[in-house]
Amino acid sequence: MARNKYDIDETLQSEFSFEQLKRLYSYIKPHRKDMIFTIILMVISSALSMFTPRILMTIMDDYIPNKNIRGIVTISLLLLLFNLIIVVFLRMKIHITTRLGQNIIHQIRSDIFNHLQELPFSYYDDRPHGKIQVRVVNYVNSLSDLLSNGIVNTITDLFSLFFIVAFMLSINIRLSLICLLGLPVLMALIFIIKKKQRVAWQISSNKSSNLNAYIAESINGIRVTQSFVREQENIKIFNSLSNNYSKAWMNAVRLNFLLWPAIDNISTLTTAAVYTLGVAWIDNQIPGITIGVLIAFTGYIGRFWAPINTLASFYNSLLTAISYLERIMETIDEPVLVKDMEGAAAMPPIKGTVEFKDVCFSYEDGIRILNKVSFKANQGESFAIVGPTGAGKTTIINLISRFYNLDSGEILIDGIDISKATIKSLRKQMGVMLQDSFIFSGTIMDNIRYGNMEATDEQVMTAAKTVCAHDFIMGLENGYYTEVNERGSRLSAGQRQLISFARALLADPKILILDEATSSIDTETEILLQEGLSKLLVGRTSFIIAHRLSTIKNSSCILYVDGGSIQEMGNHEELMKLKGNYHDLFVSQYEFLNESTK
Ligand SMILES: Nc1ncnc2c1ncn2[C@@H]1O[C@H](COP(=O)(O)OP(=O)(O)OP(=O)(O)O)[C@@H](O)[C@H]1O
Repeated sequence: MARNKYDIDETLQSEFSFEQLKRLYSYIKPHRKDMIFTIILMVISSALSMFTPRILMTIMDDYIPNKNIRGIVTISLLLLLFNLIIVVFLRMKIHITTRLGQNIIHQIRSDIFNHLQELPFSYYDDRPHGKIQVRVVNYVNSLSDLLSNGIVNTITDLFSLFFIVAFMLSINIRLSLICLLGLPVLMALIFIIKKKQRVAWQISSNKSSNLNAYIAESINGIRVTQSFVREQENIKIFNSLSNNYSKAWMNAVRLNFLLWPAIDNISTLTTAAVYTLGVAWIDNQIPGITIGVLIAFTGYIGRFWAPINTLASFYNSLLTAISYLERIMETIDEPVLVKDMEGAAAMPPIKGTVEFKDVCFSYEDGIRILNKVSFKANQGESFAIVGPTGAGKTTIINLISRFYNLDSGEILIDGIDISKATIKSLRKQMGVMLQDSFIFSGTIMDNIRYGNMEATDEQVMTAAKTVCAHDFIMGLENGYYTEVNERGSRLSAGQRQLISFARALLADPKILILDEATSSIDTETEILLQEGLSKLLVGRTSFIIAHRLSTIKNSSCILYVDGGSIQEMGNHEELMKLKGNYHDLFVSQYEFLNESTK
């Protein structure tokens, strides 16, 4: 998929098919007993309510002319009982369907979230995170009404319709046929607007997704926005996206509004026809048509169009829900491109030899980022990766953890091709510190323990001490139990780096990967940290990306990467002797430092 942005509508990977409704049914299936029970309650209620016009007919045509007071009282009590049962059943239905709808929603939401945990980096690279979020929260919520009330009401209404037609036919066939004449007209109308409506709801869901993506991006970038006084620009973009959404929504709803007046008009016309013809037939003394029949019949006509109205509105909400369901299912079906191959075995305990053999890689088709990268790091060696911005350094280390699939070539750890090992067993044995020192909301202790959930408090503290984070942590109001916000906004950039550094160490990994681990740390702390680290690195293979070359001078091997391939490889002395790019870079940094300290 091409990169998506807040102002680009997402195209659906696969169109809606009824298979997706079947999949929706698979979520409903575990609750079908509750659903059937509720439907039975509703069908009984609907059947009971159907007796009212019929009973009124008997009162009008029989009990009143015959002054049968006893009969009227008995029947009124019966009607009261029916109403009581209907109210109790309705309450039970509301209770069951609300619980049931929420259970199903929870299950769908968990499935998306669980799947998102598995999806590779490339999935997140390709789309704004706000668009992912809107699927998990808003779109799933939009299914709530359909799942809780929609299905039960629809089935109940279908039964009601069946009862009503049966009662109408039992009273008078001629009048029933007049009433049913309106149905084909309605069907034709639904058929005409169906397609337009579906497209309109798809467009509306796209626009809401764009708006969400922009809101999420603006909140994440609020500091930059305010620093560059871009608030007005942002408000303009927001207004335009919000207007687009409003328009799309109005368009979709406008189509919905076509249906209800149409139903109203058809029902009014058929009712008028029943009255006119009914009165004429009474006048003409057509057998079987009495005042009572006409009164009962008009009672049924009112009831006949009510379920049709709800069925039509269910149909509308189904079309809306389908446009959301498509997106939800698309996310659940998103292929996990980086996954265990068939028959993959767990990675045995890693010793630490890492070998790249002619590794080629691209993030996007046709744009090669790494070109035939080959090197071998032996157990316990520290490899530094240096080079200009955008050279491919981070990409190289991301591949060691198998965050992406290779285009070609192999990466071997202890001689085992990592694409043949299970991903979990591989990543569990690595300590990775990414460029983005992400801090989760929770305590400092929780954040470090993220690297190894089984670690004791003492182990967490030892890791923090090794990276010189202990002192600043103890200086916080609650030490290791100080609560930090998501992204660690109350910590300095250097402090965040130290915490994620400790997190990477905690797993006691045989392979340690550090991407710009110390770029925001002051020189004094860095020197201390280097000392701790050099002891810690003994026996571990490490890959360190650093722009400050002073920090990697002592590495066993330095890879100078540029343009996606290794240009120079050797230790500091060898590369200096070579007088190539590394030499020039080192000399320029050295001169720069000298200049700035003069
Ligand atoms: N997720 C991505 N999707 C597409 N292209 C990417 C992605 N990440 C990086 N790139 C591109 O790949 C190239 C190498 O990026 P990489 O992050 O590996 O560089 P780097 O050497 O680590 O740079 P820096 O020193 O700035 O961190 C760059 O041209 C970059 O634009």
